[in-house]
This record gives sequence, C-alpha cells and structure tokens, in this order.
Amino acid sequence: MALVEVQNLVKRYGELLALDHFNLNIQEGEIFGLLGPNGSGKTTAINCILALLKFDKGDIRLFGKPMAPNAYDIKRNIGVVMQNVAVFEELTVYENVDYFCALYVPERDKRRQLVQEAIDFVGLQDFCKFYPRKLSGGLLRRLNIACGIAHKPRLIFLDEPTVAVDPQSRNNILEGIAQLNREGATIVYTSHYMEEVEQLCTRIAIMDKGRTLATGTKEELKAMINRGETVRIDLEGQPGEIVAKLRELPAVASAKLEDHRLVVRCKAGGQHNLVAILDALRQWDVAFGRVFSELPTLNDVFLEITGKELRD
Ligand SMILES: Nc1ncnc2c1ncn2[C@@H]1O[C@H](COP(=O)(O)OP(=O)(O)OP(=O)(O)O)[C@@H](O)[C@H]1O
Repeated sequence: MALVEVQNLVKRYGELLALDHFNLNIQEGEIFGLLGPNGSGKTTAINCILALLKFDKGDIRLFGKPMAPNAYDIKRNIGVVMQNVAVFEELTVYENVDYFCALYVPERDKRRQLVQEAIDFVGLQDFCKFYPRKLSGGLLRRLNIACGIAHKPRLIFLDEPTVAVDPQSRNNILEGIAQLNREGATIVYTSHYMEEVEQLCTRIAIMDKGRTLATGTKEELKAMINRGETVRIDLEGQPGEIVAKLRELPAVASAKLEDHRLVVRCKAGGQHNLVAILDALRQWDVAFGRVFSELPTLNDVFLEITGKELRD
C-alpha cells in the first residue's frame, strides 16, 4: 500500500520555484531517502506533505486519503522530527516527551509507558530530569526524536536528523531509525549525506532544484549510469601522454590528472578493469605508488545526472 503519494507538487516562494512538479510514492514498510543538496527543496516538500505549508499546485495523499491541515485521523498516525530542534526549554526531558505524546494519547497510564519507552529508545534514561539547555547537541537531537515518535506512529518523517551531531549520537540515531522500521514504521528520511542514505534507506529519490531526478534502490540508481569503479593512482614520475593513452583503453570512461594522481573512471559491467589499467601502465613504463579503487557511489549518480557534486 502507498502511504505517501505526491503528484506534480509546485511550490513558489515569490519568484523562487522551490518545488517544480515534484513527485513521490512511498510504500508501507520502506525506509525512503530523500537525497539532495542544501536548498534542493527537501524541507519544503516535507512541510507541504504534512500540510504545514500551502502550495500552488499538486495532489498529496497519505494512507490513501487526501491530506489537509485538519485531517487529524491521518496526523494521528504520523510522527515528525523537524530539522530544527523544537522542544520546550522550561520542561524537563521527561515532561517534553510527555507533552508531545499527550497530543495523541490522552490516557495517562498508557502514556507513561510510551514516554518511558521513547526515552529508553533514544538512550536518555539518565537525563529524564534534565532541562534541554543542559543537553549536548547530540542528546538534544535524540530528545527531539523521542518527542516525535513516542506515540508510535506508522509513518515517520525525519528531516536531516543527524546534521551537526557527534558520531556516537549519529550512530544511535541511525540504528534507532532502522529499529523503528523493523518494528513496522515506514520512514521518510531527508539528508544531503549520501553515505547515510546508502547505509539506511531501502529506496532513494535523488532531488535537485525542486524536482525528483531519479528514484530506486541504490543498486538501481547506480545501474542507471554507465559507471564502473573509480581508480585513483599516485604517480611517481612525469605523466607524459598517459592520460590520453588511458582514454583509449576499452575499460576507461574518462581519465584525468589531479596533481600527481590519476583519476580513472571505468565503464560499467567490465571485469578486471583495475588489472587492465595497471598492466597498461607497466607496459608504458609508468612508475606508480599507491592505488585506490572505489565502487560507484550515489555521488557519481548525482554527478552524472546534474553535472555537479553532491558533496558539500
Ligand atoms: N520561507 C521561505 N521563503 C523564501 N524562500 C525559501 C523559504 N524556505 C525555503 N526557501 C528557499 O527554497 C529553496 C528550497 O529550500 P528547502 O529548505 O526546502 O531546501 P532543503 O533541500 O531542505 O535544504 P536544507 O537542507 O538547506 O534545508 C531554497 O532555495 C531556499 O532558500
């Protein structure tokens, strides 16, 4: 069943076209990644989907029903973790989670258990009586997550939850999201970190300038581009004409020189590309040092489609 269906969504901020016929289809059980650089429209898309922001055109259905600002039956099944931490400074960790949970769960006994479970889940059990200002950035993010998920929603939106977070909290957050998914929640996860999205998400939409450029599993996305591994080779002597000669090899899609390092992108589907390249260098008497080989990444996909790097 499709939990999220977005068709031809258009959103303008004055002159700026933030969403340009944006489409999305997310099935129950997925961890769906919305991957795009800063400013590509991820937050705008989420806010429109949640009916927090008016849009100019398009159709949004959640759980098979039209979404609207007052669609409380839909909202009850949704959890939201926004990019900016939104908690009450004057409430403790426990009170904050309890406050947000109470928006959905009025029964006090039931809520006590849910709140404690959410606090345990994000690893804040030793901080229940702390006020937010006493928490580090990473712990504050975890509190933000606990507030968004305590009522056990079926569909959870997380907007860049790991930005500016220490590695320990980051791992805690990523593992927690996978755990929520194993327990049955469908996840929509926005990020500009391709490694995170590759590690976590079952399906990914690549976004740029308010559009979805490509959607699929990471394997499907990588299969869309004619790219094999990227081989980097540190040269010891003068490169001479070898870049041009490398480009002639059947396995090579492109070759360039960056300082004293050769960067060779191979074509897809070839076997023993690395061996073929190194054999050729030996044959041409080119002295080289360290060699690195890297399989295609989502950055390569992004680069191929948009002509620019996804990395910051
Ligand atoms: N309230 C606003 N008024 C005017 N322009 C806005 C507003 N909010 C966002 N924008 C612009 O719309 C575009 C999309 O922004 P959005 O925040 O949705 O992108 P994003 O992919 O979520 O990026 P980030 O990760 O930086 O939040 C950007 O060019 C941004 O500057």
